[in-house]
Amino acid sequence: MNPTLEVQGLGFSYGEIRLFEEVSFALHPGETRAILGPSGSGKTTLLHLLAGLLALQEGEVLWKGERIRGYSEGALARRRLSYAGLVFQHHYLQAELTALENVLLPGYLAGKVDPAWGHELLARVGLEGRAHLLPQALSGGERQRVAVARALYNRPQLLLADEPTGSLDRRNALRVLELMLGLAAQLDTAVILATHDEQLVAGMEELRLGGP
Ligand SMILES: Nc1ncnc2c1ncn2[C@@H]1O[C@H](COP(=O)(O)OP(=O)(O)OP(=O)(O)O)[C@@H](O)[C@H]1O
Repeated sequence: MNPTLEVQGLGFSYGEIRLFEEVSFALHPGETRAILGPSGSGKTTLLHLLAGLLALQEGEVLWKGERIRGYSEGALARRRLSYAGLVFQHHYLQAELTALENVLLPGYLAGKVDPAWGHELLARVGLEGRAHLLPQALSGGERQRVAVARALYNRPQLLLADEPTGSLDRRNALRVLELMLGLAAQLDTAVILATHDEQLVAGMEELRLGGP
């Protein structure tokens, strides 16, 4: 069976600045990988390449065995809806929508709106009583948990998380991480987590950018 994600000899530069080269790895369903490196080492850039949000320079990215190079932007965006979920340092919830409506948004885009599944996801991240609240009424950790539920709504094969706990205190960071990894494991979703926080991801298989 094809891996969920395969990365072959990826290299990237901004002008004269060489960020990384020869990055290769494969990820199978349910596997996790931490991308570690100091600020500016290219973690966000790598995640954007893997998500098809940035044009490839050197190397190839394969989603379930298919090269994404050559896909039109529109075709890639449609495939991304069911292939990848994204979580960022900032939650990017829609301020005028409730927690539940935010979770259902990817369903509207994919034509699969299922409020029962939205409620179920919110319950699994410990927010069953908060579905009707607007983001402004939620704590930072709760907002991030809604963002995790939203990212997993379409049962993506891959979850890409860029410093998802970067704006949370330690206790909340650990809680969000634990819920995110637990939920992804239940759905057999592979996870890539970019962070500069080595302690947070201790024990996870890792890929290092930017030096030793
Ligand atoms: N559009 C761009 N044009 C030119 N340089 C860029 C662009 N985007 C990012 N860079 C530079 O590329 C380098 C890597 O950026 P990137 O955001 O990928 O790193 P990072 O490891 O995610 O950093 P951080 O942990 O601070 O978010 C940085 O030096 C950044 O200034």
